[in-house]
Amino acid sequence: MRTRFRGVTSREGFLVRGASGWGEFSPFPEYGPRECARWWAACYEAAEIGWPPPVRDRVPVNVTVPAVGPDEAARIAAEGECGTAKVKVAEKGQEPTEDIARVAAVRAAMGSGGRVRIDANGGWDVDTALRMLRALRRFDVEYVEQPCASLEELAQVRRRQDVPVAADESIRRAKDPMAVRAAEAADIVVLKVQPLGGVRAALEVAHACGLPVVVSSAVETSVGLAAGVALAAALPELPYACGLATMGLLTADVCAEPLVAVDGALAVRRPAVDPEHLARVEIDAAGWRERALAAQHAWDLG
Ligand SMILES: O=C(O)CCC(=O)C1=CC=C[C@@H](O)[C@@H]1C(=O)O
Ligand SMILES: [Mg+2]
Repeated sequence: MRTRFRGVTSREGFLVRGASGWGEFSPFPEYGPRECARWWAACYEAAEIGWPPPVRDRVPVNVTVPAVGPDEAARIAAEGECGTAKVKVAEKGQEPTEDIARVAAVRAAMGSGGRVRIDANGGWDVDTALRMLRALRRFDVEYVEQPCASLEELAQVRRRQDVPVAADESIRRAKDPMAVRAAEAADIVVLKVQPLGGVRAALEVAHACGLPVVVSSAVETSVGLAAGVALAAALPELPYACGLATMGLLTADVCAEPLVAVDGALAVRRPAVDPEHLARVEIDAAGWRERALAAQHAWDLG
């Protein structure tokens, strides 16, 4: 990866080719077989079944700004050439002043017409979230993604201030993704294809939650990103830019024509894996084959 993101500095995955095309199984290292079961189901759907038809041919996307210094954050936002930027905040080991400086720099880079959202990955308690949202008020935050870890904390933040709240981890790592609606914990739901078990499974969650949806990636190659684009393209409504411009976080891809944003959007397409690009990044697949088999076994057990 170009820079540390989500606690990793390199990204690995397992690519599977089937009757429908290529699928990507790339759960993060710490997930065990049970949690990886849905990640496997998403890969199997892509490789063997395929996806529902699109209702649009372009998907607006946001640029993703990792927890970097203000100058680098401004550069990433400007170079992203998107109308929306998502800024990582509440990074472990960093100070609130670093978040404020990063958001200020991104707001300046995006101009007053740009949209700036933040993602705390559940890193704040309610009082800290309220204090930070007050401190960031002047930067006109579009929404705050997962300010706190639990549903009731999200509901409290939502009741006690007016920046819209988006649920991410509360959806993708929850036993019951629909609990968000019952808890009135969010204004927006963030959906990722692999953690939710595929495009069809994610569409069901979107329908059941009955809230506006943002599709975001799990920092995949263009193979996995294509599934995220397929989900975003199949949703009836798409009121927000999607977090699918993460190819910019990676130093290489397995496709000759990677899924990268043009004029702030991704074209709805399924790039082919290019043998030469694949060969440049290929690693020994034995460990991943075992991990995929364990995940498939967990999926079959239900
Ligand atoms: O939403 C985006 O802009 C890009 C995707 C993204 O932010 C994430 C991808 C994978 C894991 C997380 O760290 C993070 C997220 O919380 O949404
Ligand atoms: Mg998030």
